[in-house]
Amino acid sequence: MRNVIMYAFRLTIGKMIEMSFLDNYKRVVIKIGSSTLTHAETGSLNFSKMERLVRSICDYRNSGMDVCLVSSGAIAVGRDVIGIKERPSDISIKQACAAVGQGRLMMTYQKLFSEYNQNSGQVLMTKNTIVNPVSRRNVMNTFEELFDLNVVPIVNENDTVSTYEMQFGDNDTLSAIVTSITKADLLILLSDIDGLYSDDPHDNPDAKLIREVDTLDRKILGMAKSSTGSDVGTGGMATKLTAAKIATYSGADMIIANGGNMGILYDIMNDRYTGTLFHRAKDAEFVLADYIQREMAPTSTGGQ
Ligand SMILES: Nc1ncnc2c1ncn2[C@@H]1O[C@H](COP(=O)(O)OP(=O)(O)O)[C@@H](O)[C@H]1O
Ligand SMILES: N[C@@H](CCC(=O)OP(=O)(O)O)C(=O)O
Repeated sequence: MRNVIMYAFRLTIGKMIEMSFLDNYKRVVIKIGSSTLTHAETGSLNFSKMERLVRSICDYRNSGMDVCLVSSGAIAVGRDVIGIKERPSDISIKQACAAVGQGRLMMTYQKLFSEYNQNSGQVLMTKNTIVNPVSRRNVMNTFEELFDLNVVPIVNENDTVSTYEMQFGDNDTLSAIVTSITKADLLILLSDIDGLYSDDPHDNPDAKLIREVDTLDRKILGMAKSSTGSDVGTGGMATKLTAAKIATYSGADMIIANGGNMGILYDIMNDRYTGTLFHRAKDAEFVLADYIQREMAPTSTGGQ
């Protein structure tokens, strides 16, 4: 009898743990950075990490959530394929690398997703896609349709056509905008670091991990530096806090966690992760269109 009670207890607790994440979140955007997707020594794709990322996403899907992946890596992968050792500063070289790398990335993702019978589709965006209300509406419809059709959208900036004036430049901001327009309730940024520290831990060994952020006040914003931890990362922690503003004001929670170990997505699912949780803003009156008007100078030319 005791065993039966223990079993029922464990089952209930197990279900509660399993359910806690599902109860809170129905649609999640996961962003993975170039440094997490590639081997630091060579810049080549890290297939085993990609495999575990894809498997976790399929598990999230199987547990009833809509999932959207925002994947960086086009430039880093293109660089590796073409054989460019130094980080390029010339925009046309970056664009050429992205043209090669984006195809390689999608080929790999689609192969991996197909192993789990999961369809995936590519959505490439520029700042103009968001600034222009017509193309913004179009991309919103596309996302909704993809979710309805049980497809995992894989998003990146359309680096091959975005010129300096019309680029997001970093996928942290892009992923937060995707969170806002898809009305997702959680954004997970997988980085090369455990979360937001009181200072860049690569420069300051005394920096402490901040576990939870309720309000994005000056003190918090002042902690983030734009220094990056790798040869392929863009934006550092500064762009992640910009993302936190957009996501939390849009009504989503946001987590920064270390993608070094892909098991982190299961830990997040079970509420047992190490990282920084930014709580959604209460009573925020955030209108994405207003934010775009204010923060993103409209441009008249360019691809959508
Ligand atoms: N306050 C901070 N807390 C944590 N990391 C910080 C902070 N300020 C700057 N950083 C840097 O941000 C890096 C992560 O951003 P980035 O290199 O762009 O990686 P990703 O590819 O994950 O986007 C860290 O490795 C770290 O060097
Ligand atoms: N769109 C670019 C990535 C830009 C970016 O934000 O990179 P990262 O800091 O690695 O997330 C690419 O695919 O190479």
